Amino acid sequence: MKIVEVHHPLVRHKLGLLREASTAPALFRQVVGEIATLLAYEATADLPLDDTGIETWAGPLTVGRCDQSRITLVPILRAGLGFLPGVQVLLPSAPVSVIGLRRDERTLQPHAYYQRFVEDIAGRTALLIDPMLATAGSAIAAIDALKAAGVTRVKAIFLVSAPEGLRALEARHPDTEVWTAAIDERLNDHGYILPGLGDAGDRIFGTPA
Ligand SMILES: O=P(O)(O)OC[C@H]1O[C@H](OP(=O)(O)OP(=O)(O)O)[C@H](O)[C@@H]1O
Ligand SMILES: O=c1cc[nH]c(=O)[nH]1
Ligand SMILES: [Mg+2]
Repeated sequence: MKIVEVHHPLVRHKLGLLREASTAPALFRQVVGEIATLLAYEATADLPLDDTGIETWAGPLTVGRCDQSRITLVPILRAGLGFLPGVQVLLPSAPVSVIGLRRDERTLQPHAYYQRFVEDIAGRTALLIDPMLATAGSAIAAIDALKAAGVTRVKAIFLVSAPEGLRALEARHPDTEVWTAAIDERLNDHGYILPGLGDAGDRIFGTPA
């Protein structure tokens, strides 16, 4: 499985701000969005371009155009919504498909509660976005659903990933390509990433754990 840990100094600086427990939801959301843009920039480096003829002030010219209608952005609710605007900065025309998954904090199994994919999703490249990859149960369930709907390529962007989750994702969907700002140390006994960020959804939405 392709795994890229993005070491850009701005990503590392901003991730450090998120790691501070005192960072309040407003700043947390802003910085999550900024990192999402930087990770999306890396993850889209190999998107194909179509040669398109245009008229410039100095005459005709062939330029490269990225056809965003061949992509779909897929935030995993809820925390993935915090990532979405930062990715849309770069891909404003890509249609959005949504999947709602909530991890049962006792069993750590994901429970699906909502799914609405763009109708012609088959054959698209999906950009899966979620701040946290812990056990990978949620990401695997999302990719299962995307492939069942005909998606042919999945690029996934996670703010923080656990080694355990990356191994589990590779075992189930080795063709996934992953970009992450950090591969952290491990999961704790409750399935939380150490050092991680705590509960990303709660920190984005200002809800109690
Ligand atoms: O890799 P996993 O072990 O499945 O854990 C990661 C998932 O947990 C969090 O969501 P959560 O279930 O807390 O829902 P929320 O986004 O609504 O807070 C996170 O945003 C991921 O979706
Ligand atoms: O560390 C973790 C694990 C799952 N979900 C989170 O929000 N944080
Ligand atoms: Mg979730």
